[in-house]
Amino acid sequence: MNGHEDVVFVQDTDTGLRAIIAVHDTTLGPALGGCRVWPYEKPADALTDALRLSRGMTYKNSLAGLDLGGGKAVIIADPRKDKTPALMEAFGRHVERLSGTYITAEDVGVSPDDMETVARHTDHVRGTSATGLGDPSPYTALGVFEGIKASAKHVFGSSDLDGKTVSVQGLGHVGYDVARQLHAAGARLIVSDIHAPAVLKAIETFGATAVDPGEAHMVDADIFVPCALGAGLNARTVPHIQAKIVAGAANNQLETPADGIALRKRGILYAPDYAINAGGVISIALATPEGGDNLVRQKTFAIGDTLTTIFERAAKEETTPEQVADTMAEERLAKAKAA
Ligand SMILES: NC(=O)C1=CN([C@@H]2O[C@H](COP(=O)(O)OP(=O)(O)OC[C@H]3O[C@@H](n4cnc5c(N)ncnc54)[C@H](O)[C@@H]3O)[C@@H](O)[C@H]2O)C=CC1
Ligand SMILES: O=C(O)CCC(=O)C(=O)O
Repeated sequence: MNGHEDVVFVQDTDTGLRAIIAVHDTTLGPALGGCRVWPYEKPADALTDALRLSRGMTYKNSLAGLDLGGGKAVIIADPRKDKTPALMEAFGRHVERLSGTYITAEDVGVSPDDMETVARHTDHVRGTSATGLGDPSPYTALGVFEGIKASAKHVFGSSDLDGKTVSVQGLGHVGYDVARQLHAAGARLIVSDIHAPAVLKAIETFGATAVDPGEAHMVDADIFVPCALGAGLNARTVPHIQAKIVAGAANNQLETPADGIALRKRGILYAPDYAINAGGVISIALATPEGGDNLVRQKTFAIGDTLTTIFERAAKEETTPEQVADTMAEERLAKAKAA
């Protein structure tokens, strides 16, 4: 199981809650990672997602220099139909049982209001106004925007996005805010989402062009920004990507390491997902009930510099950016383990 420390299967018959809480590694501190609500077809798909997402959080928190380990929770439910306060309260009770080994927050299908509900039953929750700056998504979006600019500088020689065509896949809490910043910077937007109202809003507000979500990667664009679910970069999609850069918020974008190698072979720069999307967890880790917005913004802006370091090292070592990011994260973990 990729070296996980603990994987808990949760069932609550009163509310119908079925969830998995995966604690990957607590070397650097308690395992922090959001909770995803998604209607997985099979329980095995939920387990795979929980294991991959929690491992990603260990690497994300390590690379971002945070004193936090990696964990993640998934609830098997449709966020638009099945998510009730009772369900989220039951989840909160199960988080509490882990006594702080796992700290939860928002992820796909979960809003700040849901986390307020979870917080009725456990203190091991972040991303609420009582624990800090509230919704982490705007900080994630800020970091992704900085990461896109750093990627553009590396590939095009300038971070100016005016006139660039950008395909944004997924217009949720993070994707919509990234689209807003891209529009403000003068980029031409191509957008897609399985939720039609979000697409209509982006067309009306940003003058965006819409495409089918399954075609977002293959449109004629300079930059592809995946902000939906994971594994979108795979053997079926990579050969069709037109963009020179892939830089987005989605966790676990590469289905397998081979897909990152395929991107490099095609001359496409990939911004490692857990490096570019760390703004949210930075906001969660560094904010206090009194605030901390300035420090969080400063650290989130630094995501651009981290990516530049990663890109330059990858070019020098003739490897992929994600290989460099993994090495950097693992070096810090090894040092902490040895101490
Ligand atoms: N919210 C945060 O602060 C962070 C989010 N992330 C990652 O960023 C991604 C987006 O997260 P959020 O915006 O918070 O989630 P969200 O639930 O607010 O939005 C996800 C959006 O993707 C859409 N979507 C789902 N499947 C799709 C598909 N096949 N094609 C196109 N659109 C699709 C949904 O309809 C929804 O609008 C996720 O992968 C999440 O794990 C990563 C770091 C932090
Ligand atoms: O920013 C968040 O939503 C919490 C951290 C997390 O789960 C993530 O970065 O994927």
